[in-house]
Amino acid sequence: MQTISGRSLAGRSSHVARVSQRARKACVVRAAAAVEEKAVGTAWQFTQPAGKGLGWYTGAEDGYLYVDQLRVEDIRKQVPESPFYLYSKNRIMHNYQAYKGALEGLNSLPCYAVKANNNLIIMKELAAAGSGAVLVSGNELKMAMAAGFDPSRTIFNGNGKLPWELELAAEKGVLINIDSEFDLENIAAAARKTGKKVKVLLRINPDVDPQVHPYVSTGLAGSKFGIRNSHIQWFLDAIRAEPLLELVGVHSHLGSTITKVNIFRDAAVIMCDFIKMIRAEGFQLQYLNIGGGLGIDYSHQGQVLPTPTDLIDTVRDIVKELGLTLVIEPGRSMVATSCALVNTVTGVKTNGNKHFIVIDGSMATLIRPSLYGAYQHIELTKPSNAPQEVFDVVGPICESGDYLGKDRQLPTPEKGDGLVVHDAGAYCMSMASNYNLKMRPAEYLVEEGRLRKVRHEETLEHHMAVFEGL
Ligand SMILES: Cc1ncc(COP(=O)(O)O)c(C=O)c1O
Ligand SMILES: N[C@@H](CCCC[NH3+])C(=O)O
Repeated sequence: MQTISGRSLAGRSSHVARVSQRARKACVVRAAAAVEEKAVGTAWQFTQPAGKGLGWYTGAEDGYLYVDQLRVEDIRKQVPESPFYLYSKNRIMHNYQAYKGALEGLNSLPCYAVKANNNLIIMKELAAAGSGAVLVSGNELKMAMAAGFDPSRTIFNGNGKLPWELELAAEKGVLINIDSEFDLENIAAAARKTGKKVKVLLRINPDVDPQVHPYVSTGLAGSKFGIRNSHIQWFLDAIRAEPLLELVGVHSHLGSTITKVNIFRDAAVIMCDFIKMIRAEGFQLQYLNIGGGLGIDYSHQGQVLPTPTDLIDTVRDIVKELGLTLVIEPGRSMVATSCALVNTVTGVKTNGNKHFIVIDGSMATLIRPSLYGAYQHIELTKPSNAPQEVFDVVGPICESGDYLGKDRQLPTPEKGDGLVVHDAGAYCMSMASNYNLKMRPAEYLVEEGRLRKVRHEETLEHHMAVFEGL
Protein backbone atom coordinates (compact mmCIF):
# COMPACT_ATOMS: atom_id res chain seq x y z
CA MET A 1 0.00 0.00 0.00
CA GLN A 2 3.07 2.25 0.26
CA THR A 3 2.82 3.13 -3.39
CA ILE A 4 -0.48 4.92 -2.91
CA SER A 5 0.43 6.85 0.21
CA GLY A 6 0.86 10.49 -0.74
CA ARG A 7 1.80 13.25 1.73
CA SER A 8 -1.81 13.78 2.81
CA LEU A 9 -2.16 10.07 3.55
CA ALA A 10 1.09 9.72 5.42
CA GLY A 11 -0.27 10.43 8.91
CA ARG A 12 -3.31 8.37 8.28
CA SER A 13 -1.44 5.38 6.93
CA SER A 14 0.54 4.92 10.15
CA HIS A 15 -2.74 5.04 12.05
CA VAL A 16 -4.26 2.53 9.62
CA ALA A 17 -1.16 0.35 9.99
CA ARG A 18 -1.66 0.27 13.75
CA VAL A 19 -5.30 -0.68 13.35
CA SER A 20 -4.47 -3.30 10.72
CA GLN A 21 -1.82 -4.84 12.93
CA ARG A 22 -4.36 -5.24 15.70
CA ALA A 23 -6.89 -6.67 13.29
CA ARG A 24 -4.31 -9.11 11.86
CA LYS A 25 -3.42 -10.28 15.33
CA ALA A 26 -7.09 -10.86 16.09
CA CYS A 27 -7.39 -12.94 12.91
CA VAL A 28 -4.47 -15.14 13.81
CA VAL A 29 -5.94 -15.76 17.26
CA ARG A 30 -9.33 -16.62 15.81
CA ALA A 31 -7.85 -18.86 13.15
CA ALA A 32 -5.77 -20.68 15.75
CA ALA A 33 -8.87 -21.24 17.87
CA ALA A 34 -10.69 -22.68 14.89
CA VAL A 35 -7.87 -25.11 14.19
CA GLU A 36 -7.83 -26.28 17.77
CA GLU A 37 -11.55 -26.75 17.82
CA LYS A 38 -11.57 -28.88 14.70
CA ALA A 39 -8.17 -30.37 15.29
CA VAL A 40 -7.42 -30.58 11.57
CA GLY A 41 -6.16 -28.24 8.91
CA THR A 42 -4.14 -25.07 9.00
CA ALA A 43 -5.38 -21.58 9.73
CA TRP A 44 -8.26 -20.63 7.44
CA GLN A 45 -8.34 -24.18 6.04
CA PHE A 46 -11.80 -25.61 6.56
CA THR A 47 -11.94 -29.21 7.60
CA GLN A 48 -14.91 -30.43 5.61
CA PRO A 49 -15.05 -28.99 2.14
CA ALA A 50 -18.35 -30.70 1.33
CA GLY A 51 -19.39 -28.93 -1.85
CA LYS A 52 -17.48 -28.92 -5.09
CA GLY A 53 -19.20 -26.20 -7.04
CA LEU A 54 -18.07 -23.06 -8.66
CA GLY A 55 -19.33 -19.96 -6.90
CA TRP A 56 -22.64 -19.93 -5.07
CA TYR A 57 -25.08 -22.85 -4.86
CA THR A 58 -27.34 -24.81 -2.54
CA GLY A 59 -25.93 -28.18 -1.46
CA ALA A 60 -27.98 -30.87 -3.20
CA GLU A 61 -27.80 -33.18 -0.18
CA ASP A 62 -28.02 -30.87 2.82
CA GLY A 63 -29.84 -27.78 1.53
CA TYR A 64 -27.18 -25.45 2.99
CA LEU A 65 -25.79 -22.53 1.03
CA TYR A 66 -22.24 -23.02 -0.30
CA VAL A 67 -19.60 -20.87 -1.86
CA ASP A 68 -17.10 -22.97 -3.81
CA GLN A 69 -16.23 -25.84 -1.46
CA LEU A 70 -17.36 -24.16 1.74
CA ARG A 71 -20.60 -23.97 3.66
CA VAL A 72 -21.54 -20.38 4.36
CA GLU A 73 -22.75 -21.40 7.83
CA ASP A 74 -19.24 -22.68 8.62
CA ILE A 75 -17.72 -19.48 7.31
CA ARG A 76 -20.05 -17.41 9.48
CA LYS A 77 -18.73 -19.24 12.53
CA GLN A 78 -15.19 -18.20 11.64
CA VAL A 79 -15.87 -14.60 10.73
CA PRO A 80 -16.31 -12.18 13.64
CA GLU A 81 -17.75 -9.31 11.62
CA SER A 82 -21.28 -8.95 10.30
CA PRO A 83 -22.33 -8.05 7.71
CA PHE A 84 -19.44 -9.01 5.43
CA TYR A 85 -18.88 -9.43 1.71
CA LEU A 86 -17.87 -12.94 0.68
CA TYR A 87 -16.30 -13.69 -2.73
CA SER A 88 -15.46 -16.78 -4.73
CA LYS A 89 -12.10 -16.30 -6.43
CA ASN A 90 -12.95 -19.27 -8.64
CA ARG A 91 -15.97 -17.46 -9.96
CA ILE A 92 -14.07 -14.24 -10.71
CA MET A 93 -11.35 -16.13 -12.57
CA HIS A 94 -13.94 -18.20 -14.41
CA ASN A 95 -15.70 -15.01 -15.56
CA TYR A 96 -12.41 -13.49 -16.70
CA GLN A 97 -11.49 -16.67 -18.58
CA ALA A 98 -14.92 -16.65 -20.25
CA TYR A 99 -14.02 -13.25 -21.74
CA LYS A 100 -10.50 -14.40 -22.67
CA GLY A 101 -11.92 -17.45 -24.44
CA ALA A 102 -14.55 -15.34 -26.22
CA LEU A 103 -11.84 -13.02 -27.55
CA GLU A 104 -9.78 -15.79 -29.10
CA GLY A 105 -8.91 -15.13 -32.74
CA LEU A 106 -9.14 -11.35 -32.34
CA ASN A 107 -6.62 -8.70 -31.43
CA SER A 108 -8.07 -7.58 -28.15
CA LEU A 109 -7.64 -5.68 -24.95
CA PRO A 110 -9.97 -6.75 -22.12
CA CYS A 111 -10.05 -4.02 -19.47
CA TYR A 112 -11.72 -4.68 -16.13
CA ALA A 113 -13.90 -1.74 -14.97
CA VAL A 114 -12.45 -1.04 -11.54
CA LYS A 115 -15.45 1.05 -10.47
CA ALA A 116 -17.45 -2.18 -10.15
CA ASN A 117 -15.21 -3.44 -7.38
CA ASN A 118 -12.00 -1.79 -6.23
CA ASN A 119 -10.83 -4.33 -3.68
CA LEU A 120 -7.05 -4.26 -4.05
CA ILE A 121 -6.66 -8.03 -3.70
CA ILE A 122 -9.26 -8.71 -6.39
CA MET A 123 -7.65 -6.10 -8.63
CA LYS A 124 -4.27 -7.79 -8.09
CA GLU A 125 -5.71 -11.17 -9.10
CA LEU A 126 -7.13 -9.73 -12.31
CA ALA A 127 -3.95 -7.83 -13.12
CA ALA A 128 -1.91 -10.99 -12.56
CA ALA A 129 -4.25 -12.88 -14.90
CA GLY A 130 -3.39 -10.35 -17.62
CA SER A 131 -6.42 -8.09 -17.58
CA GLY A 132 -6.15 -4.42 -18.44
CA ALA A 133 -8.18 -1.86 -16.48
CA VAL A 134 -10.58 0.99 -17.15
CA LEU A 135 -10.53 3.80 -14.63
CA VAL A 136 -12.55 6.89 -13.81
CA SER A 137 -10.49 8.73 -11.23
CA GLY A 138 -6.92 9.48 -10.27
CA ASN A 139 -7.32 7.38 -7.16
CA GLU A 140 -8.55 4.43 -9.20
CA LEU A 141 -5.45 4.96 -11.32
CA LYS A 142 -3.19 4.91 -8.26
CA MET A 143 -4.90 1.76 -7.00
CA ALA A 144 -4.59 0.13 -10.42
CA MET A 145 -0.84 0.85 -10.44
CA ALA A 146 -0.56 -0.55 -6.90
CA ALA A 147 -2.42 -3.66 -8.06
CA GLY A 148 0.06 -4.17 -10.90
CA PHE A 149 -2.01 -3.35 -13.97
CA ASP A 150 0.11 -2.54 -17.00
CA PRO A 151 -0.38 1.20 -17.70
CA SER A 152 -0.24 0.66 -21.46
CA ARG A 153 -3.24 -1.70 -21.08
CA THR A 154 -5.15 0.80 -18.97
CA ILE A 155 -7.73 3.36 -20.05
CA PHE A 156 -8.68 6.55 -18.24
CA ASN A 157 -12.23 7.57 -18.88
CA GLY A 158 -14.69 10.11 -17.53
CA ASN A 159 -16.54 13.34 -18.20
CA GLY A 160 -14.86 15.44 -15.51
CA LYS A 161 -11.23 14.37 -15.34
CA LEU A 162 -9.16 16.80 -13.28
CA PRO A 163 -5.81 18.30 -14.31
CA TRP A 164 -3.82 16.36 -11.66
CA GLU A 165 -5.53 13.13 -12.70
CA LEU A 166 -4.73 13.74 -16.36
CA GLU A 167 -1.10 14.60 -15.57
CA LEU A 168 -0.75 11.34 -13.64
CA ALA A 169 -2.35 9.41 -16.52
CA ALA A 170 -0.05 11.10 -19.04
CA GLU A 171 2.98 10.42 -16.85
CA LYS A 172 2.09 6.73 -16.55
CA GLY A 173 1.34 6.31 -20.25
CA VAL A 174 -2.26 5.18 -19.95
CA LEU A 175 -4.71 5.57 -22.84
CA ILE A 176 -7.10 8.48 -22.30
CA ASN A 177 -10.65 8.84 -23.61
CA ILE A 178 -11.60 12.34 -24.78
CA ASP A 179 -15.04 13.28 -23.50
CA SER A 180 -15.57 16.93 -24.48
CA GLU A 181 -13.92 20.07 -25.86
CA PHE A 182 -12.66 21.14 -22.44
CA ASP A 183 -11.48 17.60 -21.69
CA LEU A 184 -9.40 17.63 -24.89
CA GLU A 185 -7.87 20.97 -23.86
CA ASN A 186 -7.05 19.58 -20.40
CA ILE A 187 -5.52 16.39 -21.86
CA ALA A 188 -3.37 18.47 -24.22
CA ALA A 189 -2.29 20.66 -21.28
CA ALA A 190 -1.35 17.55 -19.27
CA ALA A 191 0.65 16.21 -22.22
CA ARG A 192 2.53 19.50 -22.54
CA LYS A 193 3.13 19.78 -18.79
CA THR A 194 4.53 16.24 -18.51
CA GLY A 195 6.21 16.32 -21.92
CA LYS A 196 4.67 12.92 -22.66
CA LYS A 197 3.05 11.78 -25.86
CA VAL A 198 -0.53 10.70 -25.00
CA LYS A 199 -2.58 8.12 -26.86
CA VAL A 200 -6.22 9.18 -26.97
CA LEU A 201 -9.58 7.70 -27.99
CA LEU A 202 -12.69 9.70 -28.82
CA ARG A 203 -15.73 8.77 -26.75
CA ILE A 204 -18.67 8.84 -29.12
CA ASN A 205 -22.35 8.53 -28.29
CA PRO A 206 -23.81 6.14 -30.83
CA ASP A 207 -27.29 7.15 -29.61
CA VAL A 208 -28.45 3.54 -29.24
CA ASP A 209 -30.95 2.84 -26.46
CA PRO A 210 -29.54 0.19 -24.11
CA GLN A 211 -33.04 -0.45 -22.66
CA VAL A 212 -31.94 -0.21 -19.05
CA HIS A 213 -32.70 1.95 -15.98
CA PRO A 214 -32.16 5.62 -16.97
CA TYR A 215 -29.49 6.04 -14.27
CA VAL A 216 -27.26 3.45 -15.95
CA SER A 217 -27.94 4.45 -19.56
CA THR A 218 -24.94 6.34 -20.90
CA GLY A 219 -24.79 6.31 -24.71
CA LEU A 220 -27.83 8.31 -25.83
CA ALA A 221 -27.50 11.63 -27.64
CA GLY A 222 -28.50 13.63 -24.54
CA SER A 223 -26.13 11.79 -22.20
CA LYS A 224 -23.62 13.73 -20.08
CA PHE A 225 -20.88 11.44 -21.44
CA GLY A 226 -18.98 11.61 -24.70
CA ILE A 227 -18.39 14.20 -27.39
CA ARG A 228 -20.96 16.07 -29.43
CA ASN A 229 -20.94 13.92 -32.57
CA SER A 230 -21.78 16.82 -34.87
CA HIS A 231 -18.64 18.55 -33.62
CA ILE A 232 -16.30 15.72 -34.58
CA GLN A 233 -14.39 17.75 -37.15
CA TRP A 234 -13.42 20.25 -34.42
CA PHE A 235 -12.00 17.37 -32.35
CA LEU A 236 -10.03 15.94 -35.27
CA ASP A 237 -8.57 19.35 -36.13
CA ALA A 238 -7.68 20.03 -32.49
CA ILE A 239 -5.94 16.66 -32.14
CA ARG A 240 -4.07 17.18 -35.39
CA ALA A 241 -2.85 20.55 -34.13
CA GLU A 242 -1.41 19.04 -30.95
CA PRO A 243 1.80 17.05 -31.66
CA LEU A 244 1.73 15.35 -28.25
CA LEU A 245 -1.69 13.77 -28.87
CA GLU A 246 -2.04 10.62 -30.94
CA LEU A 247 -5.56 9.52 -31.84
CA VAL A 248 -5.61 5.71 -31.67
CA GLY A 249 -9.25 4.75 -31.40
CA VAL A 250 -12.90 5.36 -30.66
CA HIS A 251 -14.85 4.46 -27.57
CA SER A 252 -18.51 4.01 -26.69
CA HIS A 253 -20.21 2.78 -23.57
CA LEU A 254 -23.94 2.33 -23.91
CA GLY A 255 -24.93 1.60 -20.35
CA SER A 256 -25.02 -1.19 -17.82
CA THR A 257 -27.16 -4.33 -17.15
CA ILE A 258 -27.71 -4.77 -20.92
CA THR A 259 -29.36 -8.07 -21.75
CA LYS A 260 -29.48 -8.03 -25.57
CA VAL A 261 -26.32 -8.21 -27.66
CA ASN A 262 -27.92 -6.77 -30.82
CA ILE A 263 -27.68 -3.44 -28.96
CA PHE A 264 -23.87 -3.73 -29.01
CA ARG A 265 -24.00 -4.70 -32.66
CA ASP A 266 -26.12 -1.68 -33.56
CA ALA A 267 -23.65 0.61 -31.79
CA ALA A 268 -20.61 -1.08 -33.37
CA VAL A 269 -22.07 -0.55 -36.84
CA ILE A 270 -22.41 3.17 -36.11
CA MET A 271 -18.89 3.31 -34.61
CA CYS A 272 -17.64 1.61 -37.75
CA ASP A 273 -18.90 4.57 -39.81
CA PHE A 274 -17.04 6.94 -37.50
CA ILE A 275 -13.85 4.88 -37.83
CA LYS A 276 -14.03 4.98 -41.63
CA MET A 277 -14.63 8.73 -41.60
CA ILE A 278 -11.75 9.37 -39.15
CA ARG A 279 -9.39 7.13 -41.12
CA ALA A 280 -10.29 9.03 -44.26
CA GLU A 281 -8.99 12.13 -42.45
CA GLY A 282 -5.59 10.42 -42.21
CA PHE A 283 -5.63 9.05 -38.65
CA GLN A 284 -4.31 5.51 -38.05
CA LEU A 285 -7.01 4.15 -35.76
CA GLN A 286 -6.22 0.90 -33.97
CA TYR A 287 -8.86 0.49 -31.24
CA LEU A 288 -12.59 -0.06 -31.29
CA ASN A 289 -13.65 0.17 -27.67
CA ILE A 290 -17.24 -1.05 -27.16
CA GLY A 291 -17.20 -0.39 -23.39
CA GLY A 292 -18.79 -2.68 -20.83
CA GLY A 293 -22.38 -3.22 -19.92
CA LEU A 294 -23.23 -6.91 -20.22
CA GLY A 295 -25.93 -7.83 -17.67
CA ILE A 296 -26.25 -10.84 -15.39
CA ASP A 297 -29.22 -12.91 -14.22
CA TYR A 298 -30.11 -11.10 -10.99
CA SER A 299 -33.49 -12.87 -10.96
CA HIS A 300 -32.10 -16.35 -10.21
CA GLN A 301 -35.02 -17.66 -12.26
CA GLY A 302 -32.78 -19.33 -14.83
CA GLN A 303 -33.09 -16.39 -17.23
CA VAL A 304 -30.92 -17.18 -20.26
CA LEU A 305 -28.73 -14.15 -20.89
CA PRO A 306 -26.06 -13.54 -23.51
CA THR A 307 -22.59 -14.78 -22.60
CA PRO A 308 -19.28 -13.02 -23.27
CA THR A 309 -18.98 -15.22 -26.38
CA ASP A 310 -22.38 -14.00 -27.64
CA LEU A 311 -21.25 -10.43 -27.06
CA ILE A 312 -17.90 -10.75 -28.82
CA ASP A 313 -19.30 -12.78 -31.71
CA THR A 314 -21.79 -10.07 -32.49
CA VAL A 315 -19.00 -7.61 -33.35
CA ARG A 316 -16.30 -10.06 -34.49
CA ASP A 317 -16.75 -9.51 -38.23
CA ILE A 318 -16.58 -5.72 -37.89
CA VAL A 319 -13.36 -5.88 -35.88
CA LYS A 320 -11.75 -8.28 -38.37
CA GLU A 321 -12.92 -6.44 -41.45
CA LEU A 322 -11.45 -3.16 -40.23
CA GLY A 323 -8.26 -4.76 -38.86
CA LEU A 324 -8.89 -3.37 -35.37
CA THR A 325 -8.05 -4.29 -31.80
CA LEU A 326 -11.26 -4.80 -29.83
CA VAL A 327 -11.32 -3.19 -26.39
CA ILE A 328 -13.97 -4.28 -23.90
CA GLU A 329 -14.60 -2.87 -20.44
CA PRO A 330 -16.62 -5.39 -18.43
CA GLY A 331 -17.28 -4.66 -14.77
CA ARG A 332 -20.50 -6.24 -13.53
CA SER A 333 -20.23 -9.42 -15.62
CA MET A 334 -16.71 -10.02 -14.27
CA VAL A 335 -17.42 -9.78 -10.55
CA ALA A 336 -21.12 -9.49 -9.62
CA THR A 337 -21.93 -13.20 -9.44
CA SER A 338 -18.82 -14.00 -7.41
CA CYS A 339 -20.09 -12.45 -4.21
CA ALA A 340 -22.88 -12.27 -1.67
CA LEU A 341 -23.35 -9.91 1.23
CA VAL A 342 -23.66 -12.11 4.32
CA ASN A 343 -25.87 -10.55 6.99
CA THR A 344 -27.17 -11.54 10.41
CA VAL A 345 -30.86 -11.36 11.26
CA THR A 346 -31.42 -8.85 14.05
CA GLY A 347 -35.11 -9.69 14.44
CA VAL A 348 -38.47 -10.19 12.78
CA LYS A 349 -41.43 -7.83 13.23
CA THR A 350 -44.90 -7.11 11.88
CA ASN A 351 -46.57 -3.73 11.42
CA GLY A 352 -50.11 -3.63 10.03
CA ASN A 353 -50.15 -6.40 7.46
CA LYS A 354 -46.45 -6.04 6.65
CA HIS A 355 -43.81 -8.50 7.85
CA PHE A 356 -40.20 -7.40 8.14
CA ILE A 357 -36.89 -9.18 8.53
CA VAL A 358 -34.47 -6.67 10.03
CA ILE A 359 -30.83 -7.42 9.27
CA ASP A 360 -27.55 -5.73 10.16
CA GLY A 361 -26.72 -4.93 6.51
CA SER A 362 -28.44 -1.89 5.02
CA MET A 363 -28.58 0.64 2.21
CA ALA A 364 -25.27 1.90 3.58
CA THR A 365 -23.69 -1.50 2.93
CA LEU A 366 -25.49 -2.20 -0.35
CA ILE A 367 -27.46 0.60 -1.98
CA ARG A 368 -28.59 -0.83 -5.33
CA PRO A 369 -32.16 -1.81 -4.24
CA SER A 370 -32.74 1.60 -2.59
CA LEU A 371 -31.15 3.57 -5.42
CA TYR A 372 -32.40 1.81 -8.54
CA GLY A 373 -35.18 -0.41 -7.15
CA ALA A 374 -32.81 -3.20 -8.21
CA TYR A 375 -33.66 -6.82 -7.44
CA GLN A 376 -30.96 -8.90 -5.79
CA HIS A 377 -31.85 -12.43 -4.78
CA ILE A 378 -32.08 -13.12 -1.05
CA GLU A 379 -31.95 -16.41 0.84
CA LEU A 380 -31.14 -17.85 4.23
CA THR A 381 -27.81 -19.61 4.70
CA LYS A 382 -29.31 -22.85 6.05
CA PRO A 383 -32.41 -24.92 5.30
CA SER A 384 -35.49 -24.20 7.42
CA ASN A 385 -38.94 -25.71 7.89
CA ALA A 386 -40.23 -22.60 9.66
CA PRO A 387 -43.49 -21.14 8.28
CA GLN A 388 -42.99 -19.03 5.18
CA GLU A 389 -44.13 -15.42 5.03
CA VAL A 390 -43.80 -12.59 2.56
CA PHE A 391 -41.23 -10.22 4.06
CA ASP A 392 -39.57 -6.93 3.32
CA VAL A 393 -35.90 -7.37 4.19
CA VAL A 394 -34.77 -4.10 5.74
CA GLY A 395 -31.73 -2.59 7.42
CA PRO A 396 -31.35 -0.41 10.53
CA ILE A 397 -30.89 2.92 8.68
CA CYS A 398 -33.18 5.83 9.48
CA GLU A 399 -34.86 5.86 6.07
CA SER A 400 -37.97 4.07 4.89
CA GLY A 401 -36.11 3.49 1.63
CA ASP A 402 -33.58 1.35 3.47
CA TYR A 403 -34.37 -2.09 2.11
CA LEU A 404 -32.48 -4.95 0.51
CA GLY A 405 -35.51 -6.77 -0.81
CA LYS A 406 -39.27 -6.28 -0.98
CA ASP A 407 -42.02 -8.89 -0.86
CA ARG A 408 -39.71 -11.87 -0.55
CA GLN A 409 -41.20 -15.24 0.37
CA LEU A 410 -38.85 -16.72 2.97
CA PRO A 411 -39.00 -19.08 5.93
CA THR A 412 -39.35 -17.06 9.14
CA PRO A 413 -35.79 -16.76 10.44
CA GLU A 414 -34.56 -16.76 14.05
CA LYS A 415 -32.52 -13.94 15.54
CA GLY A 416 -28.88 -14.55 14.62
CA ASP A 417 -29.63 -16.54 11.45
CA GLY A 418 -27.61 -15.86 8.31
CA LEU A 419 -29.22 -14.16 5.31
CA VAL A 420 -27.42 -13.39 2.08
CA VAL A 421 -28.00 -10.86 -0.68
CA HIS A 422 -26.66 -12.40 -3.88
CA ASP A 423 -24.77 -10.99 -6.86
CA ALA A 424 -23.13 -8.38 -4.67
CA GLY A 425 -19.69 -8.35 -6.30
CA ALA A 426 -20.32 -5.30 -8.50
CA TYR A 427 -21.38 -1.79 -7.46
CA CYS A 428 -22.15 -2.92 -3.92
CA MET A 429 -19.04 -2.57 -1.75
CA SER A 430 -17.71 0.08 -4.13
CA MET A 431 -20.86 2.14 -3.52
CA ALA A 432 -21.08 1.53 0.24
CA SER A 433 -21.19 4.55 2.54
CA ASN A 434 -20.86 5.55 6.18
CA TYR A 435 -24.43 6.82 6.41
CA ASN A 436 -25.70 6.71 10.00
CA LEU A 437 -22.03 6.08 10.83
CA LYS A 438 -22.28 2.49 9.71
CA MET A 439 -18.78 1.37 8.87
CA ARG A 440 -17.95 -0.20 5.52
CA PRO A 441 -17.75 -3.94 6.10
CA ALA A 442 -14.98 -6.52 5.94
CA GLU A 443 -14.47 -8.60 2.79
CA TYR A 444 -13.46 -12.26 2.55
CA LEU A 445 -12.43 -14.36 -0.41
CA VAL A 446 -12.70 -18.12 -0.78
CA GLU A 447 -9.57 -19.29 -2.52
CA GLU A 448 -8.76 -22.98 -3.05
CA GLY A 449 -10.96 -24.09 -0.18
CA ARG A 450 -9.59 -21.51 2.23
CA LEU A 451 -11.05 -18.34 3.57
CA ARG A 452 -8.89 -15.27 3.15
CA LYS A 453 -9.61 -11.88 4.63
CA VAL A 454 -9.19 -9.33 1.85
CA ARG A 455 -10.33 -6.15 3.56
CA HIS A 456 -10.65 -5.05 7.13
CA GLU A 457 -13.92 -3.66 8.38
CA GLU A 458 -13.63 0.09 8.72
CA THR A 459 -13.74 1.26 12.30
CA LEU A 460 -14.81 4.44 13.98
CA GLU A 461 -11.09 5.08 14.51
CA HIS A 462 -10.58 5.17 10.72
CA HIS A 463 -13.48 7.53 10.47
CA MET A 464 -12.36 9.80 13.31
CA ALA A 465 -8.87 10.03 11.76
CA VAL A 466 -10.16 12.48 9.15
CA PHE A 467 -10.89 14.93 11.96
CA GLU A 468 -7.54 14.54 13.68
CA GLY A 469 -5.61 17.75 14.35
CA LEU A 470 -8.42 20.12 13.32
C1 LIG B 1 -17.08 3.79 -19.50
C2 LIG B 1 -17.50 2.58 -18.76
N1 LIG B 1 -16.90 1.41 -19.04
C3 LIG B 1 -17.24 0.27 -18.41
C4 LIG B 1 -18.23 0.26 -17.47
C5 LIG B 1 -18.58 -1.04 -16.83
O1 LIG B 1 -19.88 -1.40 -17.10
P1 LIG B 1 -20.45 -2.80 -16.61
O2 LIG B 1 -20.14 -2.91 -15.17
O3 LIG B 1 -21.90 -2.69 -16.86
O4 LIG B 1 -19.80 -3.86 -17.42
C6 LIG B 1 -18.90 1.44 -17.15
C7 LIG B 1 -20.03 1.45 -16.21
O5 LIG B 1 -21.16 1.46 -16.61
C8 LIG B 1 -18.53 2.63 -17.81
O6 LIG B 1 -19.12 3.79 -17.52
N1 LIG C 1 -23.93 1.64 -10.18
C1 LIG C 1 -24.68 0.99 -11.22
C2 LIG C 1 -23.85 0.75 -12.42
C3 LIG C 1 -23.19 1.99 -12.90
C4 LIG C 1 -22.29 1.71 -14.00
C5 LIG C 1 -21.25 2.75 -14.16
N2 LIG C 1 -21.42 3.60 -15.28
C6 LIG C 1 -25.28 -0.28 -10.67
O1 LIG C 1 -25.16 -0.53 -9.53
O2 LIG C 1 -25.91 -1.04 -11.34
